[in-house]
Amino acid sequence: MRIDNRKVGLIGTGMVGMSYAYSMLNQNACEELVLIDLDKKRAEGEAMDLNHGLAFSGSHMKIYAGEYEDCADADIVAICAGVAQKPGETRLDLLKRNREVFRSIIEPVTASGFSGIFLVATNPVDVMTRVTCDLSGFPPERVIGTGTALDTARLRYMLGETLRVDPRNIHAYVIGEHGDSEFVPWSQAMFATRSIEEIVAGDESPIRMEDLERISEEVRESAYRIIEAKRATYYGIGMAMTRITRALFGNENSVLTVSALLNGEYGQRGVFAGVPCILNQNGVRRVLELDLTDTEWEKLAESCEILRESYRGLE
Ligand SMILES: NC(=O)C1=CN([C@@H]2O[C@H](COP(=O)(O)OP(=O)(O)OC[C@H]3O[C@@H](n4cnc5c(N)ncnc54)[C@H](O)[C@@H]3O)[C@@H](O)[C@H]2O)C=CC1
Ligand SMILES: CC(=O)C(=O)O
Repeated sequence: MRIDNRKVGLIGTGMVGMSYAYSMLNQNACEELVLIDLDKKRAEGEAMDLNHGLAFSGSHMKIYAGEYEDCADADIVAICAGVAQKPGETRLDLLKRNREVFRSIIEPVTASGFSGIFLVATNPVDVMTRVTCDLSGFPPERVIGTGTALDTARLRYMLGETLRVDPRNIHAYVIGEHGDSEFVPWSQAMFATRSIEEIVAGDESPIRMEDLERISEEVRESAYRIIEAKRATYYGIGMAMTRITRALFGNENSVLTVSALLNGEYGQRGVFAGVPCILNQNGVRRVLELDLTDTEWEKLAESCEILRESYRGLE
């Protein structure tokens, strides 16, 4: 991965794709960004719109609408193309339609000679990440889904609000499917160096374990509530994608809950799911194994089984 001319190929210039692009521009997170969409006119319009904001940013980013061949020398190809949920639909309802979309994308991207890292946001993201790995033939450490990165950010925000502390000092994760079977392993949640379970058990605590369960429910329901209110969610995921991109470009070795291939970790094999991973310029350096309780271990196994079944449904 180069650090002198960091290049991203962005496929899908809809709400999610352009929120990512806008956030990348504002954080000056790469030098070159090529926008690709089935709707070429839209990609061209988006490139013009972003370029017209460049003079107000500290960035010299090169932004243009392009073709799949432009991915040849990209370091990251981010995929946000496909259909999104309508009110009442689950993420898994989108699977077959988005697999067809991915067939039309992954083949020309790999044919371009692209040899970087895939970053997938399209839903259902865990299964679409597995589909990307299959179709591209890339090593799994270079195929990353956004997984539960956004859910984890939602959790930290809500916990921060409830405990009235800075979310950046909260170390807690949402793991499993980015979807209805995701969950929070509370045994692993910390505020600074203190266990959140211990904090809520204390006599002085303003909140109890039931409040934590309500928060994890609210995190799980967030996408449904936002889609009901404004038809789609996009700013949060755009920022989550930028955070992941920065961890890769910066060779940060940061821990983020992305969708990665489990290869024996948590007793699971051959499934992509949201788990804390160390990310650096080579992609997923390592999946971190949390010290889960028996119940949390079972919940993760159930969530992985749902993802396996959905994938089998494609065959
Ligand atoms: N992973 C996550 O946490 C989140 C994922 N999403 C997902 O992101 C995806 C995109 O959502 P939105 O941007 O809201 O949808 P959108 O409808 O605004 O944009 C989709 C874009 O994909 C393009 N497209 C469709 N088929 C294509 C193809 N074959 N080749 C190239 N481009 C193609 C469309 O022209 C459109 O510009 C959805 O699957 C959605 O569920 C949304 C929010 C959060
Ligand atoms: C739509 C979606 O996946 C989310 O906002 O979590």
